Amino acid sequence: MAATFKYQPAWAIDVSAPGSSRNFPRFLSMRFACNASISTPLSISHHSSTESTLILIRHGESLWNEKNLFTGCCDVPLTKRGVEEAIEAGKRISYIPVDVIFTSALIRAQMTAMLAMTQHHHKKVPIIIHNESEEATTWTQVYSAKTTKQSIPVITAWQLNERMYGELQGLNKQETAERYGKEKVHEWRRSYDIPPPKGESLEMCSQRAVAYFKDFIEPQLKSGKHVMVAAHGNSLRSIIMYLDRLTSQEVTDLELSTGIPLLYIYKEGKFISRGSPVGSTEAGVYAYTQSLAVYRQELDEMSH
Ligand SMILES: O=C(O)[C@H](O)COP(=O)(O)O
Repeated sequence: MAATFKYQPAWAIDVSAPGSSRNFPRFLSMRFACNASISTPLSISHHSSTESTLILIRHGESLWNEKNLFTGCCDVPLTKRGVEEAIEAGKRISYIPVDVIFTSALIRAQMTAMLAMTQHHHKKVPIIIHNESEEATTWTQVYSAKTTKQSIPVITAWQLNERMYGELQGLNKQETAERYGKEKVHEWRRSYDIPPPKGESLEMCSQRAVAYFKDFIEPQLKSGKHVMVAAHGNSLRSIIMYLDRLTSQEVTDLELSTGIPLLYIYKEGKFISRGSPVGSTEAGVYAYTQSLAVYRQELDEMSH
């Protein structure tokens, strides 16, 4: 049997990243039974770019969104409409580079990430990374450098889960507003520091979601990797509050629709919001930066 060796693929996180000593599962030490040197097929990816792209997507409509129930950390799947939203989101980002995907531990976000990537023009295969144990890491080995080059690692992290809605989980939002009053329920849903009964406030949610973003996602962007984050209404609101430097007052007005991708350009340590990509047919996305235009051109050339 060919000797196997531990190989840190090009997308491996920088273990010296701050916070990486946290209790975080070992990251992406994929092993190959071959002598592999991985180079990226497109010149723009990784270290050659002076900027990175960050795509944020709230999951498509879930079965409890459809029933207007508080969901929080309950793990429910997408509706048919949510599946269509995820596919539509994929069309809108199909020419924007993605080197690594972060999502939550909940199926509605993971489904959204995987469905969106079915539309991407580079046709790479997103692979959920399992390194929750030594055995999980061993049993999920990839034994082909070529296959690895055609893959995108998908990292699932509970820190990106939706805010935990406590005793509201499973309750109907309309009935809850009738019972406790519209103002009180709006306060629980949109304020920064007022938690629902036995649940997380947005502030508490951001203490895990933004910490994770800073410790594990931002270093990827810093190293020139292009990142997609598929998560939830409130875990993303807390991250956008950080990216856009919103005040606790401003964030109460921030609403995210299901399945609508948001694009940021990360450059010289700063995040520049570029709104929602309107789709590959719109030249506008590529006017955002010269790198995106080059990437689009290279993808088109590769497909001919
Ligand atoms: O958890 C939920 O119920 C939804 O995903 C988000 O709910 P919210 O819009 O009430 O915060």
